[in-house]
Amino acid sequence: MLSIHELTKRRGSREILSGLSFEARPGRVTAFLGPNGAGKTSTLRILLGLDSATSGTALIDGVPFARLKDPLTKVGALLDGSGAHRSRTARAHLRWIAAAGGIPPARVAEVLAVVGLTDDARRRVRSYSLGMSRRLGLAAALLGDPEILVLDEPVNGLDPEGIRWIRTFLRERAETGRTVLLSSHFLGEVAETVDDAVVIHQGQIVAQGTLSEVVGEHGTIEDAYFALTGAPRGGLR
Ligand SMILES: Nc1ncnc2c1ncn2[C@@H]1O[C@H](COP(=O)(O)OP(=O)(O)OP(=O)(O)O)[C@@H](O)[C@H]1O
Repeated sequence: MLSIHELTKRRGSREILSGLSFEARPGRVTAFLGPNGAGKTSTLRILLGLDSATSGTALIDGVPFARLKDPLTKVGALLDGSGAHRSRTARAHLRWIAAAGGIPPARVAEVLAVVGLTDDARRRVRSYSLGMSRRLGLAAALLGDPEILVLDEPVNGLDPEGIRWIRTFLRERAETGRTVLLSSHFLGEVAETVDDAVVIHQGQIVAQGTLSEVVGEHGTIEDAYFALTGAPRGGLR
């Protein structure tokens, strides 16, 4: 369970997150939706212990990320890119993370297979496409077979086959009782994948609930999103 409570973040004189509260629950895919600059990445970075809150809390099963006893098996995260050094191979990158996290090296081949990178595992990351880098980042997030996945824009850079694959994959994770929180501004993908939605605009939550509660009388998640955020339609697909 992910629990964000009254989370506020100031940068200089600007408040970029203003009293956010929401949860992402086990067995469900929760979408964190909002236009560019709304505060999605900032929230996820605080949740993952990469930045501090000005006030409020962001907890993983009741504790901050830094206090997790076994972080790789509790939460897997994908932020921008793959996180790999460009001169390393995918396999070497994953082996290094596995070794650091006390995960058996055999798990590396398993996660490479899950994300469809087995045949490219010995290539250097510098030769990877954007979509392959995202798959590698996801492989790293899966190394500990975590209970919780936190993914920032996971469909970014994926081709249609990759998008379909991740959609199915995330549903399967949720159906086995795991928690999935993903940020997105690709609304078409969200509608078919998620159970719950949280919409953020200018650092404030403007709607949250089950997907059907958030869609409400708007008809579609896309109509709801534009009505709630006032985002220009040309800026999204
Ligand atoms: N390191 C930083 N220093 C100053 N301001 C920042 C920093 N990181 C983010 N911001 C600002 O905080 C606000 C929220 O940014 P954030 O990246 O969290 O948004 P986002 O919803 O993830 O957007 P995107 O979809 O573009 O990634 C923006 O106004 C951004 O300019």
